[in-house]
Amino acid sequence: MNQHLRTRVKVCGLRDAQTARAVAQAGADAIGLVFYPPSPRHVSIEQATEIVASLPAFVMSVGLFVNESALVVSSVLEKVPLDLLQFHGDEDLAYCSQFGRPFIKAVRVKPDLNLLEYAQQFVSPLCRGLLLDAWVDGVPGGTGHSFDWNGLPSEWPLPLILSGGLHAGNIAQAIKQVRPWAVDVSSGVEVSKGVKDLQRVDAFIRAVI
Ligand SMILES: O=C(O)c1ccccc1N[C@@H]1O[C@H](COP(=O)(O)O)[C@@H](O)[C@H]1O
Repeated sequence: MNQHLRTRVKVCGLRDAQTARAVAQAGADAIGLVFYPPSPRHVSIEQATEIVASLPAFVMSVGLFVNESALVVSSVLEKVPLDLLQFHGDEDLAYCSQFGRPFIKAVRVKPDLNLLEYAQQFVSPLCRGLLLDAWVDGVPGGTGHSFDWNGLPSEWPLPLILSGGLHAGNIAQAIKQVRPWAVDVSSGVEVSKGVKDLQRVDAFIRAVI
């Protein structure tokens, strides 16, 4: 059960400092930087460094990786002062923990997957949350697709982060139903893939309860 006053919000897929700052000013608790080259939201180390440097205090920067080589993750970490890592592929606990940094683990929801068993294997000092996203064949995330929120467990062994096809029109219902610790949005606050719309960001954050 979600007992805090307000659900935390992460807005993912920021690509420039000005938009990132505006998203922070709109009330986001965290912004996501996509280090997954096939994504239209992918950022270079230079872009990421500039974005992170533009953030006000108490707004977290989250670096998103998908089945990336440890060497690449380490080289990003050497240059970009990220607060949290988000592993959005098939990474296991040993892989995620090797960087010695706090992380969240994403899992794409499928009917045959036991989500509680999946969550349990990540319970460890560095894992700070489990993120649920929609399963879409061949695409690891950022699809704008949601999944069926019915029948999800009401108690989780890790702080729960809900994502997948969220937008201003469905976020209040999603929070009522799932009671997550935080929500994560990308497509639902964009005009086109990788281009954020500040009015949609504002509407989304205002709709979060
Ligand atoms: O944003 C991306 O391009 C992306 C690429 C690969 C893996 C994850 C990605 N984003 C994450 O996907 C979910 C859902 O996003 P959406 O709101 O449905 O577009 C979210 O956690 C993003 O952080």
